[in-house]
Amino acid sequence: MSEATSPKIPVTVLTGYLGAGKTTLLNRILSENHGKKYAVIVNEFGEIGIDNDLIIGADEEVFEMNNGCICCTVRGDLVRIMDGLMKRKGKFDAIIVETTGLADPAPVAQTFFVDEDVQKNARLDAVVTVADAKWLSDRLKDAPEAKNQIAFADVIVLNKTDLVTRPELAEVEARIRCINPYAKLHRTERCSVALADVLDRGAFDLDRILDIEPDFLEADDHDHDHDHHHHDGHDHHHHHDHGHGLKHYHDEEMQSLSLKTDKPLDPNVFMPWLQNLVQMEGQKILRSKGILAFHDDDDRYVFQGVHMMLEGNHQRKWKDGEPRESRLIFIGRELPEEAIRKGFESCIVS
Ligand SMILES: Nc1nc2c(ncn2[C@@H]2O[C@H](COP(=O)(O)OP(=O)(O)OP(=O)(O)O)[C@@H](O)[C@H]2O)c(=O)[nH]1
Repeated sequence: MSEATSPKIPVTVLTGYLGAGKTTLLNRILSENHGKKYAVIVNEFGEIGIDNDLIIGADEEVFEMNNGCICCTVRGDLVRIMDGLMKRKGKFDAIIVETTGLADPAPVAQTFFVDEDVQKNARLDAVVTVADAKWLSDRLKDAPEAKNQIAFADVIVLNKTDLVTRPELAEVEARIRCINPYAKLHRTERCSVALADVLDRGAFDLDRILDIEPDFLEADDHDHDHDHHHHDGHDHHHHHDHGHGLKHYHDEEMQSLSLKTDKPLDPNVFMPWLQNLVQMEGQKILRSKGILAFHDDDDRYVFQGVHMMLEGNHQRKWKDGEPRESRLIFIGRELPEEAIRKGFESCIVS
């Protein structure tokens, strides 16, 4: 068969709920001395691409898709990017697709089976799901995407073990096992897994997926538990910005709020404001992150928040010619948008 002469490129789909550690895992993979060349496709919820900037690794080519959720409207984009990559076959050893925390992995995985061109050249190697040991149990109650990400996983990276007690960890693991007894599971801190445990697994099991979603191989993406009839490509920006219109497994109430300024921020005002904001609203703000330009500071500052927990550090110097702008995103339900906007503005040095 021709496959022997021209092997299909393995594709790893990296999924997991908001803030679970997908980018952490991706960076770990990319910065390891693997001698391979990966193409990375990232998809974010929110109109400002931030993840793209947080991925380290000099050699990788990163393709961004910020126009919506990968599992819905952006699937066309995924097919297009894949087609482009296939034309340059031989330049990549593997492809990694990082989905948004709000993506249902089923339609993403499906792309590799129902799109003819993609299918000819690429094979889905495994769905790797990063699970947040601290928050997953809560999300399994209120976020159907989180459950589906676990159900579809071939490999589960049960991350943030440092934030829970042993009994809590056993409990969340038991919950995962109720949903998916098959996946290989690794308990990790900071997604510390061996590369071989997540890449080139040959683990995707179509039969198992057909048990979960019998319509998985139906080419028409308006079936298989989807409910896409309210939005087409032309108006999804609107839906997307306000978190509406993402159907089926999507959380209709999930919103994203993006803020941007090219004026410097005062760190002495910004930091206490942000800390206070996530402290007060951390139940609603599931995820926050940003790249910041502080007044009188030659380094970019990056912060990451998951609920009320915040981390931040100076990442690197601003490059010559790089616009010194601050970009932030908040993702959550019932976001106090006006208060956040006003608070943010008060941090700007005028
Ligand atoms: N305490 C702790 N924090 C972690 C661990 N792994 C990742 N984090 C932190 O969790 C935050 C989110 O990690 P990311 O890797 O950005 O998560 P993500 O899944 O890519 O997030 P989204 O793309 O926004 O959905 C960051 O602040 C990480 O530093 C861990 O094992 N323990």
